[in-house]
Amino acid sequence: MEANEHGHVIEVTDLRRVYGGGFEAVRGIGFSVRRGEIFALLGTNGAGKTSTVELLEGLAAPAGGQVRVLGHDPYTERAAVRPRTGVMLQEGGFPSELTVAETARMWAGCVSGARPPREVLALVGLAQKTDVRVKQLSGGERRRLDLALALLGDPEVVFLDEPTTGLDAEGRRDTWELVRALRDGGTTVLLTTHYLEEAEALADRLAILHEGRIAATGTPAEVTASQPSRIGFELPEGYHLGDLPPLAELGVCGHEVEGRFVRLRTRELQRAATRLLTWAEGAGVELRRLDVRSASLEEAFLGIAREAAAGTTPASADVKEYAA
Ligand SMILES: Nc1ncnc2c1ncn2[C@@H]1O[C@H](COP(=O)(O)OP(=O)(O)OP(=O)(O)O)[C@@H](O)[C@H]1O
Repeated sequence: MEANEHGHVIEVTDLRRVYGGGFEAVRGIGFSVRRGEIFALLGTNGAGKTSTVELLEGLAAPAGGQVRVLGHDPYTERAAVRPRTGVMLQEGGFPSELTVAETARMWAGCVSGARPPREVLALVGLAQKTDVRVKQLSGGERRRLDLALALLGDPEVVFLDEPTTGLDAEGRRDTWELVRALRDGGTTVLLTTHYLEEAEALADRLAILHEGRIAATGTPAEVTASQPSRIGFELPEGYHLGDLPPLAELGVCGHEVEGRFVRLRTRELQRAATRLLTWAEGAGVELRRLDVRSASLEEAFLGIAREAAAGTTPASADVKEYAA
C-alpha cells in the first residue's frame, strides 16, 4: 500500500525510543503527514526530534509503537522504503578530499534511478562549485550538498534534519524556495528546525516536541492561536489603568504596566481591541504607541515550552490531531 485511505504517507502511532541505559527520548508520540505536505518537527534541544526522524528513516527500531512510511515499516521493510525516500542527516559526513562532483557521482552510484548529478547540484546552487573539494566548502555550501544528495533519487518523501543550519539569510530563503517547489511537485517533506520563522514560512502543519512528547500540533496558525494575542499602548496623560473599562470586560487574561506603557494579553483580540478603541474614541483620547498583534510562532513556542515544562499545557494548545 502506498498511503492509507486518508492519503497519509507517514503515519506515526504511540512511538517510543529508548536508548541504552533506559533513557526514553521519545515517549509515545503520534502524527501523520499527507502526500505533498511539509510537516515540521520543532522542539527545544534534546526534545527528541532527531531521535524521531531516525525512526522514520528506518535507522533504528522503535522501542514501542508503529511507523509507516509509504505504507511500510521503514526498519523491517527497508528495501521497500529506502529507494523512495531522501534523507538529509544533521551531519553529512562525506569524504572531505573528494570534489563536489565526485561526491555526487559516488552517491548517485548508490541510488537506483538517480537523476544526473549536475542537474541536482544546479538545483541547490552548487553548479559553480563542482570542482571544489568538500573540505573547502563553507558550512552552508556543505548543507546544500547534503540536500542535493538527498534529492538525487527523485524521492517521494524527504527527511530534512535542520536543513538550513549554517546557511546565511539568502541561502536559507533559497532552500525554502526549493522545499516549496518540491512540495508543489507532490513530494512529502518532513523537516526539523530550530528556526521558528522557517517553520512559520514553510510548514503546512507542525508538531512541537517537549521532552519526548508532543506539546502542541496543528497548522502554524492553529498553534499560534493557542497563545494569547497582545495589545500595547501608552496610557493617555492624566489617565490611570483603573480609568479603562474593566479588563475582564475587555476579554483580557493578563496585563503588565511599565511606566505609562500598558501591555494586555487576550484570547479575544478583536473584542478587546474594539472595546478599547471604542472607549478611547468616546473619551476623546489618543492611545499612543498602539500595537495590536497576534502571537508569533516564536511566542507560541516559548509559551508552550514554558507550560509543558510546568506541566500545565492547556488543552487549547493541544490542537486536535489532523484527520483528513
Ligand atoms: N545514543 C544516545 N544514547 C543516549 N541518549 C541519547 C542518544 N542520542 C540522543 N540521546 C538523548 O535523547 C534525547 C533526545 O535527543 P535528540 O537528539 O533526539 O534531540 P533533538 O530534539 O534532536 O535535539 P537537538 O535540537 O539538540 O538536535 C536527548 O536528551 C539526548 O541526550
